[in-house]
Amino acid sequence: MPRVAVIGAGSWGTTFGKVLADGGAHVVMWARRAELAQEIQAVHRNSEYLPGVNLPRTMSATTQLAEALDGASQVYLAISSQALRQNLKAVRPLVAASDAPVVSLMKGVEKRTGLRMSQVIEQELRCDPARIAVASGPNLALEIAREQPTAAVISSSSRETAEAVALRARNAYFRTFVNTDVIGTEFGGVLKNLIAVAIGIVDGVGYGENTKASIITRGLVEMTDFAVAQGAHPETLQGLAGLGDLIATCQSPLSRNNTAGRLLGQGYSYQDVVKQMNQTAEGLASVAPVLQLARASGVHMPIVEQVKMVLDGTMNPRDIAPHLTTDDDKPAGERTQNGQSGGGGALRRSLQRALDQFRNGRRRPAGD
Ligand SMILES: NC(=O)C1=CN([C@@H]2O[C@H](COP(=O)(O)OP(=O)(O)OC[C@H]3O[C@@H](n4cnc5c(N)ncnc54)[C@H](O)[C@@H]3O)[C@@H](O)[C@H]2O)C=CC1
Ligand SMILES: O=C(CO)COP(=O)(O)O
Repeated sequence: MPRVAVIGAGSWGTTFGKVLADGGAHVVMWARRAELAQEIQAVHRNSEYLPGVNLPRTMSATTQLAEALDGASQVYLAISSQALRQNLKAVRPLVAASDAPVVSLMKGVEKRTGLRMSQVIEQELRCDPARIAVASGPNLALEIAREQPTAAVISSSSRETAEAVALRARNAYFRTFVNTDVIGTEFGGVLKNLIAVAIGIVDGVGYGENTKASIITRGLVEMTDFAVAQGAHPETLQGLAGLGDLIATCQSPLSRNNTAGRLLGQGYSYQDVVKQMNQTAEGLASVAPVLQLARASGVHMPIVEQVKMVLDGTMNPRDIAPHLTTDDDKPAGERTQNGQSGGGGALRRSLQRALDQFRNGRRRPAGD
């Protein structure tokens, strides 16, 4: 049975461990806290993060990094983005002699540097980028832990690596597609968190579906413009890692970003929200570095700008929606993708991709 390591036993790490184990791997989880490792090891539960979920017997857990990584044919990383770099320093000597793919399951950017998680991995492990992959998509942990059918995308600059990871990370309820657009796939996951915070804010204020649909639609334009300016393919933002995840995160009360936004909309301060959240809401830390990158590349992100103002306490949450749905000066054109209002080409490419997925679906991981 192939052995894989999952570093981080929070809600997503544990759920992904279950996905891998249910797909036929022996999974060794690394948990920071001894009581968590002990519970997974002894009774196959992680009741703090996944209440009511039984974990497979082929999942074990340890607090020793060396034990978790020993003999791992693939390594999955699922801790909060701001803690990744410091943890990789300890991981590096333990994986230096191996060529196992390293897979980021995270959806944040590093606050200090603005780097994506695959870039932090490349820097700290000093490894070939072809060895690094990222997983993303509409993947609310608790739903997947309950084995509800879900799709995800695995991306790597090496298609071979993406396919090897996708073949390992799939099972009867979890289907993985592949692509080679790492930038688009990672930024899709980062940016939808910011739009989900905005949706939470307007939910908390008490606005309804028109407001939310307006923000989701305009949010996707912001996401696409931003990601394309950083080097992503616009199609990726229409796929599972973009639109797919945006829908799931914006409409689910399970989303921590959405929940954090709702508390802000109800009038809690940023500090109160941080105190109340006992799980990672990546969007709160990603807002500032994303806006810095946006400004540096001349991308206009009015929704994300307003989320930042609410977080900073310089805008009343009640004022967020009117600014989004009206124009102060001259009415703007409705760009639907990367500065264009057409979309015939994009539609043709989407149909082609759907056809390809249908043709390849049963043989090997298909393109997203
Ligand atoms: N929960 C979900 O539905 C999904 C989460 N993600 C992403 O997965 C990543 C992890 O999120 P979750 O597991 O949900 O968060 P979580 O809050 O449930 O767990 C975070 C984990 O990171 C660990 N951690 C925090 N600081 C640490 C440090 N300094 N050193 C070592 N470990 C530390 C915690 O002990 C915990 O095990 C995030 O980037 C999130 O965006 C991605 C897809 C779905
Ligand atoms: O990424 C997620 C779903 O795909 C989880 O979203 P939250 O981090 O907001 O809970």
